[in-house]
This record gives sequence, C-alpha cells and structure tokens, in this order.
Amino acid sequence: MTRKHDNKPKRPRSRPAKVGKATGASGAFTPASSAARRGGHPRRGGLRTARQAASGVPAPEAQSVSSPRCSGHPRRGGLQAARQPEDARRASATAGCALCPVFGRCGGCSQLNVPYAEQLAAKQQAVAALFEGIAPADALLPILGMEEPFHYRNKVVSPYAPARGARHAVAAKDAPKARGKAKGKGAKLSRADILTGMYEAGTHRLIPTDTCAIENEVAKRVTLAIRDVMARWGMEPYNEDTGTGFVRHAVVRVGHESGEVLVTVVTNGDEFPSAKAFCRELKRRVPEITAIVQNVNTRQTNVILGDKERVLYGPGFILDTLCGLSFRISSQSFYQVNATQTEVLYDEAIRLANLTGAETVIDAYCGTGTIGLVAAKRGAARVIGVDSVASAIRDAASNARHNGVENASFVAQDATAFMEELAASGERPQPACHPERSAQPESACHPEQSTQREVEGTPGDHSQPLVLLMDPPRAGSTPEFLRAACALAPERIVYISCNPHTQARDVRHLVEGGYEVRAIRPVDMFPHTDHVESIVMLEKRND
Ligand SMILES: C[S@@+](CC[C@H](N)C(=O)[O-])C[C@H]1O[C@@H](n2cnc3c(N)ncnc32)[C@H](O)[C@@H]1O
Repeated sequence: MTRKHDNKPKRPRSRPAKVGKATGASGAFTPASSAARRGGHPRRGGLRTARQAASGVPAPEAQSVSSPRCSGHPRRGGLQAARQPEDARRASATAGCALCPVFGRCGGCSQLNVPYAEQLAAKQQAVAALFEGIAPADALLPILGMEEPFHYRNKVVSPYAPARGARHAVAAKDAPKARGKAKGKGAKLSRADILTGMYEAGTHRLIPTDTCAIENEVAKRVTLAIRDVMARWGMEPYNEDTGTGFVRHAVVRVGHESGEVLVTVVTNGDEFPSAKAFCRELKRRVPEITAIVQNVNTRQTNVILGDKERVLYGPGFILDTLCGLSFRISSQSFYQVNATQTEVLYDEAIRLANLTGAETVIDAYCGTGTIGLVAAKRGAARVIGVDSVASAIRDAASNARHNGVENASFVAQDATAFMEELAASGERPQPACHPERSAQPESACHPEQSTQREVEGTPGDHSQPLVLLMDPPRAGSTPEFLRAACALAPERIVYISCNPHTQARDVRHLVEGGYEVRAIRPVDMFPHTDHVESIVMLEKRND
C-alpha cells in the first residue's frame, strides 16, 4: 500500500450513547436506567430522532416517503414490541413505516418501530439475562449505543433480479450492442424491469426499495446508479431460477473516515463488455467512487462472491482509518460494517485488556488484524494474530507494515489448533515468530525488541504476562480452544462477540476453567436490528 489519504476531509466522530447504569438489584442484572425505560435520554440528539420516530415524525431523509401499506403494526414485533400496549405499538409501527417504506417486510431493521432508547434497554436486558448465573451482577456495564443510529452500514450488498414479467433483455455478451441501442433507438430494459433492494425476512424474495434507514447513503446511490446504467445499457439482472442474466450483486464499501468507495460488481460470467465505459458512466453518476472491481460468480448458489476478480477502475481496494490506524479493505476482506461503533468497541476492548506495556497479546480470530494492531499500538509488548483465512492474514501483515507496526505478527491457522499447539508446548508465546507460517516477513519479527524475560521464557514459565483477545464468528469458539486457553492461563481474556448466546456458553466454560467475569459491556453495533455485540473481560481467579 503506498497511497495515503491524510489530506482527505475528516468526518466528525460520533460519540457513543449509553443507557444508564446497571444497578444489579437482587442478584440479577438490572438492565437499564429509568431514563432509558422512559424512552428518553438526558443528553443525546440521536434519541431525539428516535422519539420523533415514535411520535410518527419522519427523519429528514425519509420525509418524502409515503407508505400506504403501513397502516397497522408490522408483522414482526422484535425485542420490545410484545411488551408495548397496543396504542404505543401502532404508533411506533407507523413511525417505523415513516422511516422505511418496506418496514415490516424487509429482513433488515425489525426494531425500527421501537424508540432507540428502548432498543438499547432491551438489548441490555437480553445480555443481562444471558449472563445471569455466569457473572456477578455488578459486572454488567451500560450498553454503548450510537448518537446518530441511522445510515451506519458502511457495507451495502444489493442483489439485482428481473421484475416479474420484465422484458427480456439481451444476453451479457451483447451488452455493447444494447448500449448502442440505448443511446440511439431506446433500451430493451426499463428501470422497472430490474429489482434491487433487500430480501424479505427469511426468504429469497426481493423487496425493491430506493431508500434504507441504516445503509450508507452514498453506497445506496451507487446501487441505484448501477440499476439505472443496467437498464439504459440493456444489461440483464441475474435470474436465480434460470441461472441466466449478467449482473448478480453490487457490494459497495465506503470508508468511514476516508470517504473512499469500493464497488464490486458480481457478474454471472467472465466477459464484461464495455467495462471501461461502464466504469466511466458509473463514476460520472457517483463521483465519490474510487475503485471498481468485477467479481465473477457463475455458480448457482446463495454465496455472493466468486473467487475470480478483476480490477476495472482504481486500485481495487480502499483505505480507511480506524482508531488512528489505516486499513486496506478489499472486496473479500472482513471489515466491521459499522465503523463508528467499531471504534467504540475496540476502544472499550483495549481499555478492558488493561495493557501495561509488558503483555504478549494473542489476537485469536484476528481477521485483517484490526484489533490486534490497535493493541500493538496501545500498550501490548507484542501481538500474535491468528485467523484461518489466508487472505485475511495477508491483509493483516500488510496493514501492520503500512502502519509501521513492528511488534505484531500473524499466523494463518485454525485458532483451535494454534491454541492447542501453544498449550501443548507448555510455553507462553516466545518472541520468535513462526516465519514459516506467518504472513509477516521474517525480517519483520523483532525478537530483540521483546523483553528479556520473554526471551528467557522456559516451558511452564508463566511469568510472562499474557492477554487473550478473541473475536470468533457467530458460532462461537470450540471447547478445545477454551480448554487450551485455560491451560495457557492468560492473566486476562477479552472476549468480543456478535452473538452473546454463544459467548455466554463459552464464558461458562472459562468460568469453570478458573476465570471470573469482571466486566460485560454490550455495544450496539447494529441499531434497529435484533443484534447486539458484547465484550466480556475475564480474569484468572486466585484460588
Ligand atoms: C467476527 S470476525 C472477527 C475479525 C476481527 N477480529 C475484526 O474485528 O475485524 C471472525 C473471524 O474469525 C475467523 N475464523 C472463523 N473460523 C476460524 C477458525 N476456526 N480459526 C481461525 N479463525 C477463524 C474469520 O475468518 C473471521 O476473520
């Protein structure tokens, strides 16, 4: 990576909103302050928006939306709706509809009808319930919510499909001819022939929508511009039933700080006629675009991306800044979808890790190394990241180099196998990297920079302070990983999860293995949905 974006305009940072303090009455978690239960919040503007929503006042971006379908309450009530009186439920359903014309039908924001403060309180309550009996009552900290909980998704995935009864357009290979006709005698497709939007909850039925309350607005504009160019040039959308058509999906990623925009057009075929002209036209319509990639996926599958890619315009990736570090994001990299809250999440995880400058940190399930690199910059003596996806590890190593981080190395391996090997060796991680497995070049391992004590570590020597950061996928970790973690006996474990159910299950293992939960911090990474992220910090018990 050679580009820098230091001179790009910086966006104002959002500060997180908290729901009041957990008080932990009668041995159980008490989820939210009375302010939150009232649906208000003393300080935050974002919640005013939520209250407006509850009272039926549409957000500014949605004011032109009329929604004749939304006269009653939605099909799915979500976390809170069941507890609301009928009047309130109807009012909030109307509010949800005012914010989104397809509310209640699309599989996205099931909570859009619930005032944001109540969403936060319900999420806090849900996390409290999951950890009851596993953690002491006072461990639960107030949830960190968003100040402006709209348009936070920096990654937007839009499928394209033919409308029922749509005119049949030309085959992909004939697209240039169609383009010629579009400019001259009229296109073979109209906008109405091409659907793009969201899938209905639990189905593969596409609900077309031109607005979305949580997607980044530039990204949404890109997806609509692609539809318009497709119509104008006669580029057929993919038909799932027949496996025909050319354009399957657009995946748009927007750098939260940098504002750079990466567009990945997923096509049902290798040949992309007039690709250059397509890029020029797309860029003309959305000038913010900085990179366009073609991803080829010819399989009849629900998996969005194929393996083959071609850069059509720009560098093929974007850069973004997170917690003061710059990260390279390509079409296949895992990158959290809510960058504002990712900073909140990482800040809090690093705070809970309580790094003093002496610790070796294992960043298990490290993805592109984001959190490990932040730890490396903020007090870890050394970081070892491990992830099973080789391309993520390559990105992690490249991110380390790009940011001048020299005390981090990355290993492409199954996290359980890595931990088991480490535990079996009887040693805590030593300063020497594993160059044969590491994506970090050998020269980038700096054992000489490690502490003398680390160099002198011997089998069974647990005098090296060790912290385990872990951020597994939704399914959680494995019993073998957790056993190995307990055998390695790090002083602290910071467990980040987007699925508190599996997290609570795994934390119970760790508690049984000699740890105690010191803090639980829910973080709302996904406003208006049923999802919540949570961080649990555990310390070794002295018994
Ligand atoms: C929730 S993501 C966390 C990524 C990273 N910590 C971040 O915040 O961007 C989970 C990661 O676990 C990785 N993963 C899934 N199964 C794994 C396994 N068995 N061993 C190692 N990594 C795995 C995935 O590739 C993914 O990068």
